[in-house]
Amino acid sequence: DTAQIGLIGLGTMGSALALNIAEKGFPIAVWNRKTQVTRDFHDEAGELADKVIPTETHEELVAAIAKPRAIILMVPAGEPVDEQIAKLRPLLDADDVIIDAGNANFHDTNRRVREIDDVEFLGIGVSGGEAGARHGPAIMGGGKKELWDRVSHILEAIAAKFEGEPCAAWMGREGAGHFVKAVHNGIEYADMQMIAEAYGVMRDGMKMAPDAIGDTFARFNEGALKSYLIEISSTVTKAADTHTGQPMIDLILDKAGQKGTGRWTAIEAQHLAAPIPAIEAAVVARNLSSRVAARREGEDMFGAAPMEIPSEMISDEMLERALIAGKVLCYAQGFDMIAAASAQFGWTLPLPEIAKVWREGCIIRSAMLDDMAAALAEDEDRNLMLAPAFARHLREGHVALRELVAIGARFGHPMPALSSGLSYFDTMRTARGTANMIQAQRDYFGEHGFERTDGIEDAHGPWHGHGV
Ligand SMILES: O=C(O)[C@H](O)[C@@H](O)[C@H](O)[C@H](O)COP(=O)(O)O
Repeated sequence: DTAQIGLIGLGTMGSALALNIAEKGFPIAVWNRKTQVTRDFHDEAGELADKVIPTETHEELVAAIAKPRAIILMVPAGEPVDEQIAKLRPLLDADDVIIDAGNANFHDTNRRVREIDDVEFLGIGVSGGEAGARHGPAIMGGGKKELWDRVSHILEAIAAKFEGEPCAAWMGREGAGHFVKAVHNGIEYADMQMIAEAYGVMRDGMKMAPDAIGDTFARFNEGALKSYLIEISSTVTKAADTHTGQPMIDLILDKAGQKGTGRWTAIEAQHLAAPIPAIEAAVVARNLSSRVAARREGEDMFGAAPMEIPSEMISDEMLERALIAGKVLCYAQGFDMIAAASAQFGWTLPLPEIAKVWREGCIIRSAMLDDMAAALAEDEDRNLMLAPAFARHLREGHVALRELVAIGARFGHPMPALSSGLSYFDTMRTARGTANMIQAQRDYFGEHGFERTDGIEDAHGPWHGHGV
């Protein structure tokens, strides 16, 4: 059998993706740095083994694939990708395509697309973790459209399906696919952080046991919050540790890891001047969580912050409404950032299509994303929070969010993502804000000038010449 596609990197995601591709009927040639891993992978492929061609050199890999070739890289972002590209380039023809499917920084993908001139290159964002890669991820393509069209029959076949429609689409040129994936992860961070903040209120404020908290998330998963993240939050909260039998969640150190995509999104948002406070707050919360010793010192010094909340002041319903409002606000920020990047990078990022691709397979998949796709299809230039369906969620939920954030402040429950979501909402519904004070201060100490509201052509205040 000649392979229709190749794959390098049989780690968690790579091996799952390769089995998915083989299962969909596409013979695939595979290579891994450690040859034993390739052999074991083939041995363990079971009934799919006849669709898997194990290779032990790059030459063997390339020779096993039908022309024009396509080779997927599923290796850690950064140097390992450049290393594999350098190994493959001398072996490939000009119309062969290398597809980086890892979590690359889109700036690297932009660079690679521009630099690599002797073979073709695509950068695709793949979301859904191991289970998604194995049974149907969401795929966000970036690079030349004609290259995407050449391999889309395979990528659409392996992708998750929403009502039969593949969750795989071309996003735009160059690093557009990896950019959209990074923003997906930024939203994922914020969504997870808001759920963690609600978990904190139930654990420390409402003194609920993990099982009861898990039941509450399970109930939330029957409503507007229905999503993969709420579903797994219920599962992990109810899980018992196999070693001790205790609730697993209570044995996990509260120090969040991160591999970079959230940070990149926060940094890029600043470059784009795109306001994504809930996503940035989620990245900062992970950084803060890693200050384990300092937090313990702070608790010793000041006493533990989170206090019990009088039961009459808080309810599941308030938490649910607040989470719905928070979710709408953090997705509105994410899509607004994508629109800003589309304009500034000269990409035509298809916002409605992006929401559709995120409806299934990816980590942020949820019922609400189908409504978001419809709202963005109606008007993708409008901030999502102004779309009728989401404005309704906000009208119904902003009071609960406000009360929850106020209770959090009063009883010492940190809510960086939910509270910055609330501030974003209040700022975005304030026609006359307070930046005029900033402009006055800047003009006073730096003669930076300002625009007047009355159209008089004088950009400076009466303090001109004052200041420093
Ligand atoms: O969409 C996905 O499938 C996940 O987001 C995936 O890309 C991965 O699990 C990231 O590593 C998570 O990011 P952190 O490791 O930074 O939490």
